[in-house]
Amino acid sequence: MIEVNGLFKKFGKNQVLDGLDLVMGDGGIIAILGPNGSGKTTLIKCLLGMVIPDKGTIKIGDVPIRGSWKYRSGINYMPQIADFPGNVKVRELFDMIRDLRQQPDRQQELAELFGLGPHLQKRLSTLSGGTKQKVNIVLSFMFDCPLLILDEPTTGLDPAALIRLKELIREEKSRGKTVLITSHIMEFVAEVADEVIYLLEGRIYFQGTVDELKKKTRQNNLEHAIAAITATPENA
Ligand SMILES: Nc1ncnc2c1ncn2[C@@H]1O[C@H](COP(=O)(O)OP(=O)(O)OP(=O)(O)O)[C@@H](O)[C@H]1O
Repeated sequence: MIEVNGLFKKFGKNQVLDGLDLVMGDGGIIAILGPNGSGKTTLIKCLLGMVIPDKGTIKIGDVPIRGSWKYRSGINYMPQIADFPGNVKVRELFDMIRDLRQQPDRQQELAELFGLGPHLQKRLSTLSGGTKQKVNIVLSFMFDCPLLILDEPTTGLDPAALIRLKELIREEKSRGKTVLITSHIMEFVAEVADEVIYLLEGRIYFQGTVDELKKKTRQNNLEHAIAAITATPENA
């Protein structure tokens, strides 16, 4: 379980998280949604200990994360923009990460699944955006972890890769994992998410299933439901 209580984070005068409270149960696919700049990545980085909140507490699996780092070995994280060292080859990057983690991995199987074979000897700076994203996916799914955090995982993917990504996410769910995803692609969210969390003005504006959100906003489609939730605050 992830428990966030009274989380505040300000960058300069910009109050990004404003007393955010949130509880997420174990298992299933949870989509964290919200407009650009609403604080989704900031919240994720707080969970990972990469951003230190000004105030508030976070517990993952009943353990407060402040001052702790061990819990991070139980999280696979896929950043929104993977800042790979350009002169390193794909194969070298996979080997480096494997050496660091010292855990059994699915790198070979996943690299094959995403057709990365012909790219393994290429330097990362020479890859297309979509191919870089496939490398990012392999790195995020290659180790067995109870919690996966995927920040905009669909960026740049072709339809075949997108189908494989959705299958991988569902597979992780079927193994009892918790998968947190941010995305602006509502079709993707509607297809995979069990639960939706909508962030607005530094707090949780809505938390529930896609169907609950549609019902509440009297919309048949998630994109319209999201548009309606911000237009009519009484829906919150
Ligand atoms: N390190 C930082 N220094 C200053 N401002 C920051 C920093 N990180 C984030 N911000 C600001 O915090 C706000 C929230 O950013 P964040 O990346 O969390 O939003 P987001 O909801 O993930 O947005 P998007 O949908 O565009 O990815 C933005 O106004 C952003 O400019």
